[in-house]
Amino acid sequence: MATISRDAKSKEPAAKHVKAVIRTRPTADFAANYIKFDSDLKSTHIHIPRGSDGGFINNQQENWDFKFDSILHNASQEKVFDECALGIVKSVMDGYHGTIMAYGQTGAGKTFTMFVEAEFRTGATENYKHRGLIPRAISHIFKEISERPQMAFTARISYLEIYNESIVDLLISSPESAAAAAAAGEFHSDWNLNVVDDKNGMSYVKGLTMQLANNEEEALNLLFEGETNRSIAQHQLNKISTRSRVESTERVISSKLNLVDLAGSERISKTHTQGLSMKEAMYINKSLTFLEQVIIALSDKRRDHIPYRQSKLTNVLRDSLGGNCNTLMIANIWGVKEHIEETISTLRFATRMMCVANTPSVNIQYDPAAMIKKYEKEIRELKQELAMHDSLNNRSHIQYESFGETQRLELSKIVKAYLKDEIDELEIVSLRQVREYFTQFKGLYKTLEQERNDLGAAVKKSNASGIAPAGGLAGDRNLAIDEYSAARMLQDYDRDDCVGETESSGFSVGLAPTNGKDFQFRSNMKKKKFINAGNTGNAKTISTQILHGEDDDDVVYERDINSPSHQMLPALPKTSGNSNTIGHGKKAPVNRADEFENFKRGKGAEMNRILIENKASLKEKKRYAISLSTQITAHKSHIDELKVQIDSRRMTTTNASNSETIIDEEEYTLIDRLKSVKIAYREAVESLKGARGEITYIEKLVVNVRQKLMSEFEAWFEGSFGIGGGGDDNLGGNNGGMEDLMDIGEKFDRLQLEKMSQEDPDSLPFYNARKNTERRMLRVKLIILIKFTINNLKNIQKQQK
Ligand SMILES: Nc1ncnc2c1ncn2[C@@H]1O[C@H](COP(=O)(O)OP(=O)(O)OP(=O)(O)O)[C@@H](O)[C@H]1O
Repeated sequence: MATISRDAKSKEPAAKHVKAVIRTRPTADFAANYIKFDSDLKSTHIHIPRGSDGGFINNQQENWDFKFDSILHNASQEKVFDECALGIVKSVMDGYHGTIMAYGQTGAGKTFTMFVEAEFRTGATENYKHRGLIPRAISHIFKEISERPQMAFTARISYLEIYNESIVDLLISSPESAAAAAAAGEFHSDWNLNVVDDKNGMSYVKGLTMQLANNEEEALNLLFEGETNRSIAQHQLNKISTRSRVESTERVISSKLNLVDLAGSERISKTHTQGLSMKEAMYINKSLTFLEQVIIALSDKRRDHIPYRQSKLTNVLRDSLGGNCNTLMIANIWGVKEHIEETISTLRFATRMMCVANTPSVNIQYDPAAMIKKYEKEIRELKQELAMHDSLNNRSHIQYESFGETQRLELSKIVKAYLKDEIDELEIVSLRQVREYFTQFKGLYKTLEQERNDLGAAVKKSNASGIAPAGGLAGDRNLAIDEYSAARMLQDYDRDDCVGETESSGFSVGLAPTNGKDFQFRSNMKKKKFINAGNTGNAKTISTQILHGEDDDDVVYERDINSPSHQMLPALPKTSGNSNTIGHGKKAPVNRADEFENFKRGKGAEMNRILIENKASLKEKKRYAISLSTQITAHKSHIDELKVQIDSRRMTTTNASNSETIIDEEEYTLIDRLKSVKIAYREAVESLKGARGEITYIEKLVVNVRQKLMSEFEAWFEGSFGIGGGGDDNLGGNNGGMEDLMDIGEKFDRLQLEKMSQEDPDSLPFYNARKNTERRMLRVKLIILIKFTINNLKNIQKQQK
């Protein structure tokens, strides 16, 4: 990962090539005879003997060799994230833009890699541990934020899809209208957004919603909300999502992370198998062709025009391709024999991608208002530190603020008393006070000088006239002494060594030497003191939000598992009995609950297993959260107790006359203990936050899997027994199974929707989403965009040193 100092400061940003990583979809039919990976896990060799029954390939060529940054063969989601995304996500936190895009043919695993299979397809990927790069990146980002307390972060999320060359904002309230309009090719400024340039020449989508995400949970909510909106919209669109922005003081580092799930890359001839309309297929095909054209243009050094503006997709991705960005392409391949042609084509495209050079650099902006805020905060913190430092060094009474009139008068009295020898020493406590002394001496000196001049003039005059001056020259001996002392004092102060040595701790105000001639530091305070300026040690407010009573949910989930008929099934009327025979010789079930149990043991077994697994991990997480919550409560009451003890100790040791707090050993021990309990408290709160994020995530998965299980059951049930399970042959005798039913098309959809709206109107969106997925439109899919503005002045300064 490049460092800030190197790229931001010392020289021009270094050019980097787009990285390409190959990921294979695990399959039992892997064409190992044709596809070989070298042991370096970077090179692949494809050999298709001419004349083999795989004559589907250009029969002039038998061998293909490719080299990539890495090949992830049958790799886990965790490994893919660690090897591909982690570096880029971290560099985003340091101010670099990052893009990760998944490319490959339909079914090769792009969505699996990027997302979490939120489209309710196969249950297996809905498991938490199978979550893809996007939720992992979000999680990592917020973890990094929590580990960088010296920086201020603002994370904003946006989520969009590109469909038929329309950009649809998935975080607006009515994405379905947007998608409908997009599908109809209509233009509407609210949802057909445009890509424009900002003042730095960077592209952005004008009008795109940027929602604030304060934590992982909120970011995931937006992600799921966008996914849900997309499902409701019933269209497979290009998506751009999550954008987080982090802002703070004098330097604002702004970076974004694009996570892109591209369309299936197969050629248009294949699209008919996907149930895709020709218009959609053409748009998608065009979109990817333009992407390819851009990549070709970028890899050709002689080309000076890059056709980014030909399509929304390339325009949105402009910065990521040949711009200021760390870009990685994950080329997903499905290494079975029948897809070898698509595999070669994907590998070719990924190789071309690697020829694209980018110039990533830290994105720094300056914000004067934020700078002032930062300085104010720093000053506040330094003052607190100083106060603490003073109190630990028996240096109370120190004032760092400007002196007011009353204080100046006081000081002037002290100076006069000193000059008149009424006091022997001046107590020096701060630089500001020393300056004030100087001002006083200077003032007195000037007054005396003026008086002396006046007197001299008067004496001269009186000598000339023989009249004594009013008051007489010798009449005010004190003033004369004052004048002398002041002059001597000023001389002494002009000497370098008079102010005092620097303290060993590095505190720069300095103490007067105890053997100083005129100024002696009076160390008459033996006890440790705190300035009464609030809690200088632990100034930060600690959040006390605690998770309680989460166990209730567990009870519900338990019931779900044990009694699905109560929790998971809509309250349909039961059918009349075992012996009812319907149109095609199928038996009506006794009731849906029994059939549901059968379904869970048979066709829905895998889904049910995942549901149970997810619930178990949800339960475990909740238990963990509750134990954290208990710890937090215990820490909190411990903190309160210690505070009470400290307060009462303080009451007994406070000197009422000067309102200083004197700390004795016992109070010190209490404060020390308080500090460690607060640390433990904060740690528990942080862990709880993390656990809550995971809980939310898993809860969503549980809901999704549960809905999926139920819907599959419904479909199976209707396919097997007819609507309502009572042999109602509404489908004209063609209700022979789920696959067949799907082919009936609109008639079936209409009947099913009617039925669902009667039984459970809330489930309509889910059914719509499911239908949408089952039709398997070819997609130009997901782009996730995470944008950061990071306040890390301290870091930058450190690194630049
Ligand atoms: N690495 C993997 N491990 C386990 N299952 C996988 C993996 N990759 C893909 N799959 C499974 O293969 C199927 C197709 O994957 P996926 O939907 O992600 O493909 P895709 O490339 O996004 O296709 P499309 O372009 O249609 O969206 C899914 O059922 C998915 O769960």
